[in-house]
Amino acid sequence: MSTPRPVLVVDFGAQYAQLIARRVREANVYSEIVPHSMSVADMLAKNPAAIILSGGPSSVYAPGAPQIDAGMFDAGVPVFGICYGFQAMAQALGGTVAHTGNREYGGTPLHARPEAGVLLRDLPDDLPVWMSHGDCVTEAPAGFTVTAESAGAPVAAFEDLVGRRAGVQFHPEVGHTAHGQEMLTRFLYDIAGIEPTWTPENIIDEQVARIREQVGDKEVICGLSGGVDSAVAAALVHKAVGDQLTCVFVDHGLLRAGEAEQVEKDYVAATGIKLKVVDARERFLGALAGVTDPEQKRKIIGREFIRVFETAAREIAAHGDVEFLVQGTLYPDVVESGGGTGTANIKSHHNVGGLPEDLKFALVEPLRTLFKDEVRTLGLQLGLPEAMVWRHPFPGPGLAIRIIGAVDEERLAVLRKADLIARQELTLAGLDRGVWQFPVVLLADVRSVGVQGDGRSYGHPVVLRPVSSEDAMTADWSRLPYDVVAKISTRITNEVAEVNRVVLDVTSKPPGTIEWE
Ligand SMILES: Nc1ncnc2c1ncn2[C@@H]1O[C@H](COP(=O)(O)OP(=O)(O)OP(=O)(O)O)[C@@H](O)[C@H]1O
Ligand SMILES: O=c1[nH]c(=O)c2[nH+]cn([C@@H]3O[C@H](COP(=O)(O)O)[C@@H](O)[C@H]3O)c2[nH]1
Ligand SMILES: NC(=O)CC[C@H](N)C(=O)O
Ligand SMILES: [Mg+2]
Repeated sequence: MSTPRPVLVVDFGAQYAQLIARRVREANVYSEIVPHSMSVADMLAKNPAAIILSGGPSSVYAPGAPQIDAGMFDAGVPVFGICYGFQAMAQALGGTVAHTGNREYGGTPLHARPEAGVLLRDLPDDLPVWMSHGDCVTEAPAGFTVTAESAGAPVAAFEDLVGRRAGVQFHPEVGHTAHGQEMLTRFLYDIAGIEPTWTPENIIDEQVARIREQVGDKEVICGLSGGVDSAVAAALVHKAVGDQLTCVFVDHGLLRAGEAEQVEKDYVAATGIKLKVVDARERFLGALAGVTDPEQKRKIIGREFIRVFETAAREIAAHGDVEFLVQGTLYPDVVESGGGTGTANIKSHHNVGGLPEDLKFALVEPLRTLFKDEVRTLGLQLGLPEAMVWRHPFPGPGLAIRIIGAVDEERLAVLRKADLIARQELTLAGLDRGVWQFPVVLLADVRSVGVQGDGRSYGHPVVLRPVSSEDAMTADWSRLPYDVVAKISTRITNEVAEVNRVVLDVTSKPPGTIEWE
């Protein structure tokens, strides 16, 4: 079968470019991401069925901001602009974009004119959509109908059905936008006239073949954390190259209560994969001593992980060197580390942006373009136990990025106790699946006055950060029942002597991230 005509997603440095491509795939339409630096002639040479312009961190009116060559609109290819792409499209076609000072981040009510146009037809006229912008289109270009507005965006959506062009200020690609997938689908089917004929190849077979080709008959190690991503990555590699794989679990001293034991016991029992456990607690805590800057912590942790893997590889290798390191890297790790084209660095994930420059391993990362929920589906298909597949994500740098301030044994012990209580109460309330992730954060350099047992206390606050999400790209704070919050708060302040205050984080992502560092 010949390659189908692609829908090109032009990446302007978006946090969400892969998410757009994924949504297009979900609509059974073939999609490819291209950088905004690609010339329009090269894009058109790919014979695209449509072009989607992504969001991005720049302001279109700023000097040097990426622009759209107006030639894109002369070729008769349907175009859909999202956020920055919407603004750049408006500007290229003669509309106006301004910094109005009305910033909107997270859930925002959209006032649609559902009678106008195609994208919003018959949808509720008051839709909750996800926004992330500081600039907005103040005047649509000639020939476009404005189909929605929000408090901060007088032009929040527009369409020119004759020219087969449309755009939106909000993000239809994120799970938190109501009817977002429907809007994208309407662009693809109803405005661009694309037939939904593409079906995704079987990702498992494709990845297994690719891993075999990359690794050949060489030995491989895999960083295994007990989390779902590395479990799925290891299962894929095991399927591809069997006993050439040895997994390495690093106990870096930044784990939660009970975690090391669980990995040793459950993972091997479930999969039969060879596992080496390394106690690297002293090494990590020594390297982190006195460090408070989040990026510095992440870089140190990324480096130490690799040094530990190198030592482990030398001990494991039966013949020569181990060249390959498998990691359960997902797309959010890559994009947040600034790994897209012109993408802002939000935080350096230890397994991507935190890797040392002198890395000698070749990386095997079969999940690098996927999102957590897609990986969970793969895990179930590969036969991994439900408890492993549905486990809450836990970041590789562990509790180090949940202690705001320097990391040491005492602080880790305090946070471990508080975290265990929060997890126990969530499970007791039957909310493990209702909450996507539940970081507990220790504000180690902050103290507040309390009164406990008629005496004065001067302790540390702990932050509860339960969130709902689908893929970690966007999140909302979980509306936990107040009695569950109360129970956690009472237990933490009663049982953890160093903590005298518990606060609840009620910030969505954006503008907050899930972790505090
Ligand atoms: N303690 C650890 N020992 C060995 N490798 C680790 C450890 N922690 C993280 N890694 C490696 O870093 C990768 C990224 O970590 P991350 O936490 O994102 O994924 P995960 O732990 O596999 O899944 P989850 O997101 O569900 O926790 C892991 O897939 C794994 O390869
Ligand atoms: O393995 C990891 N290494 C890291 O350095 C890292 N930083 C954040 N996370 C996890 O990624 C998801 C998104 O996190 P944020 O909203 O905090 O950016 C959330 O699920 C975070 O827990 C990490 N995972
Ligand atoms: N998410 C985006 O694409 C943001 C676009 C632009 N930087 C703004 O703030 O409006
Ligand atoms: Mg993890």
